[in-house]
Amino acid sequence: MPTADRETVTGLPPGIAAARDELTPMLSQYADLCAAHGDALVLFQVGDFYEAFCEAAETVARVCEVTLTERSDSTGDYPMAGIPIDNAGPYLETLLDAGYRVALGDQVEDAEQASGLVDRAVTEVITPGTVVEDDLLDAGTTNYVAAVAGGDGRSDDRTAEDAGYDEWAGPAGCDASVGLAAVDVSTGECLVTAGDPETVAGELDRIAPAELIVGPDAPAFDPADANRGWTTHDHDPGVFDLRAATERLEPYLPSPDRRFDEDAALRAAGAVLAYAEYTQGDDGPLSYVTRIRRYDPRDRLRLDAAAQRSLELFENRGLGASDTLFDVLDRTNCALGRRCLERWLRRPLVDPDAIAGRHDAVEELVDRTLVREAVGDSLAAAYDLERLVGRVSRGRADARDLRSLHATLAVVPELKAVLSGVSDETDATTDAGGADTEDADALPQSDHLRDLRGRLDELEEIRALIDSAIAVDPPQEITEGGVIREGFDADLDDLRATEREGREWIADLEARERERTGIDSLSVGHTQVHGYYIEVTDANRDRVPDDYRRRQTLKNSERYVTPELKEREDAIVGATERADAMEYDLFVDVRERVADETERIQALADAISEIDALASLATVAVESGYVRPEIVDDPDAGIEIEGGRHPVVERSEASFVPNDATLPRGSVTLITGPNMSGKSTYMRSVALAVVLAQTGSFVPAQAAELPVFDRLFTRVGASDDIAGGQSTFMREMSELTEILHDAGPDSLVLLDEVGRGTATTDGRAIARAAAEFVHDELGATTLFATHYHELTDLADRHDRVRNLHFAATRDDGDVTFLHRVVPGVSSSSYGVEVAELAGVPTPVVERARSIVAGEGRGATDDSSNTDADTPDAALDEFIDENTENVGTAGDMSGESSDPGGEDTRAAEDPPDLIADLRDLDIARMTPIEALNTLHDLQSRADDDG
Ligand SMILES: Nc1ncnc2c1ncn2[C@@H]1O[C@H](COP(=O)(O)OP(=O)(O)OP(=O)(O)O)[C@@H](O)[C@H]1O
Repeated sequence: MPTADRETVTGLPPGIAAARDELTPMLSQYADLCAAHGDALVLFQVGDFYEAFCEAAETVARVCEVTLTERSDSTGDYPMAGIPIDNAGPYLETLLDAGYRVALGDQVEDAEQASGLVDRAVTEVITPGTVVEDDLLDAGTTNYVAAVAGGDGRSDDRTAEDAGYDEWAGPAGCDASVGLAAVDVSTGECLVTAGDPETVAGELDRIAPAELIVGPDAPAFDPADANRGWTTHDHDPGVFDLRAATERLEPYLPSPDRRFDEDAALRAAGAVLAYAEYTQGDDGPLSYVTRIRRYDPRDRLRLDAAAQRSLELFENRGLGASDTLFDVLDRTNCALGRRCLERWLRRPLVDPDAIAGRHDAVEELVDRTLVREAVGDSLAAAYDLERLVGRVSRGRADARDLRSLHATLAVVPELKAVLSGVSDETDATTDAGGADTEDADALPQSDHLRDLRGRLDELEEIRALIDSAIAVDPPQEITEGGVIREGFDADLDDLRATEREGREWIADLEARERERTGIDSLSVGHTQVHGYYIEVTDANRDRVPDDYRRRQTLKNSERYVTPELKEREDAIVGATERADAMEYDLFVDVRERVADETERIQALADAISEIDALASLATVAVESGYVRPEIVDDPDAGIEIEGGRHPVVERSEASFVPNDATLPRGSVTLITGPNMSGKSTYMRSVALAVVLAQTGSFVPAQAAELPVFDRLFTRVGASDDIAGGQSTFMREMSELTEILHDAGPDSLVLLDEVGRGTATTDGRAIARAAAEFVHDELGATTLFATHYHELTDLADRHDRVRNLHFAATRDDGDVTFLHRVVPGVSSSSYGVEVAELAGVPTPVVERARSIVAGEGRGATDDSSNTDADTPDAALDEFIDENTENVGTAGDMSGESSDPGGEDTRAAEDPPDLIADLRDLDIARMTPIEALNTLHDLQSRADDDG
């Protein structure tokens, strides 16, 4: 989403460009770096600051809220703004949040050693999708940059095995035409897939990259959720070229052209890696991107952005409880586990065996309390291995990082022992030793857990190497000594010994010289400029021995050196410098040796992350009373939930009422009931049970039998989706269109108040037609909450349509919601009572009651609805009538299908009333707001009349 403003300040600022021929060498260097990074804001190191000049300075000053100053030199005055390098993090984050890409033009030679202008180069381009700095990234999250490439599908007779696909179902003949690749540069995770534009759009929403690079021939993709949107821009189109992409991929994946069945996927992968390399300073392949995972989106439960959003998986929409499903599930102990759990929840499984594998593992951890708790305790000491190994491979890790890596590796033997049940009281006698002493009975019963335990590579050599090489509590700087442990390198120890002996010799010098000279006030000291000296006061100057050489004269004393002191000093300085340099070399060598094991460390990280995610699911299951769902692998199986609960709402509702759900496969269940009675909560509980079960989690219920769904669609009512900022009727209809096109027998569909965003007659008609279509044509298992009671007669005419409703009781005019679902049709809306509960002024409530009681008698247009005579149906009628009048008079929605209903009264109404009517946005109003507004308008009409 580059803006015009951003375009002018990335690359070469116009003010610098205009003066280019006369710039000083330093600004000329700045201009060169800017020109070479046209898509970034260049921050240029000058001493301890990163500076920007001219228009770029104005931007930095404005965005980062720093002072705009001026640099004056012989060629002119240039606006300048800078941020301190020591504390650059928060400023860089602000620039990234504002959508900028920032190129760091660092001094790449020691300013003191440089003859003339210090050499500078862009060492890193920091972009929203490729940041690697820990302080710019949230812990335990993923941060992707993605690329999309267009292109025709290529089908040939290679098998998936030839192509080396891990998960690809075999694309031969499929209509894939867009390639998508995403990399998390901080961890090295790389995902590649291909599909039709709609599938890729869904995947993009699921991956939610921070940044998207669009190939020259790729369709435009806009994020479905503006809040989680990505920055889109065009990078050098050359990186999408098939040949360039193939060459780029070769270091990562031998013979890439044989590995990708889709050119578009290959081109997207090559492009995204080219971009990632570019942002990391163009130093060649990223050695820690070791596994390029190609996958078929059809191998996961497809959960698009609308579904993720309306089910509040990761984001709370401010409706009711404040947590998300992820918050509820996240009892992980380390960043690795958290990231894994998020990945799982974004892509629930569809393979019943894989689901069962996770359920078995969770069940075992549920049953073995001590093991589960001990796993948690061990993992709490684990650092973010994925990001650590990324830094090690990039050559950015410091000694503290290596120590963190060591501390994490140290967890592994303990974790293995714990998983063998060694810490389990029942198995307390089992030997904690190596594989040969393992008791097979003590190993996890679950295949998945056993496999994960087997993948816990202890990496003993690496652990031993780090432990022997790196100081236990090393400093952050790696160039100033103190990082290598004593005993690791004999030459280094010799140098440090020389240094130490020299210092000891000097420490003893004062006493020795006092004795030799008999001068009690003689002292030995050190200054940065003159080095070591022996100081003698003027009164004792005649007692100074012959070998003292004068070094410095002070007011009342003289400073000397002796040849031996000089020699010792040189030895100390020489040894210190050589030792520091040697330590740096040794450190880099150790870091490279660790980097050589990147793949093994990443594989270990994978295993740890899954164990943590499973343990988290088990902890939640135990603490929140979830049960293992039975997965029924039968295409005709429906949903059977006994005592199901909403995992998030139950946390804030002290007395949550569990409900059953029996939904035969392909059935359409219409749910009616008063406002606030629990319809939406119920529908979401069912969908969340499906999502949880397919993620591998237990579910909040007493018992559950669930089939495996392949897609989940949600369409929630306009007023429920205002937070998304897209609650127009148009959006509602386009989401409905998507469902009606794509849902099938293996889909679960939630429709919440479809049609509410327009005039009642139209809305009701659309809702009815959609329900019929879902039932007759799609065969999708569907839950449909509606206030259109007239729809419930569908059950009389269609086999698989059923009615459920939420009951409420009225006692002395007070309404109590039971939150219990029961078969059949709701007999009342209780709209007036809800209005009263919500604090609508008493006159309005009373007036509404009298209208309901007095005016509403008569049949609705659906004569089958026997509720029509009830007072509540009369209220419905009243609201309907009045809403229709409003809709036709002002035709705000433009959707009215009732031209004949054009109200002549409109012409006679006072003009300000008409204007106010026109301004109403009915699609965004709740019934209560509508009632209030109506009352207001009516009073004004009465007054005017
Ligand atoms: N089973 C339940 N047990 C206890 N409280 C519940 C239950 N279901 C819902 N609630 C409470 O009722 C509130 C309203 O629920 P919900 O939004 O599902 O109602 P609704 O029928 O969909 O309302 P509307 O028709 O106005 O959209 C929830 O925020 C929750 O606090």
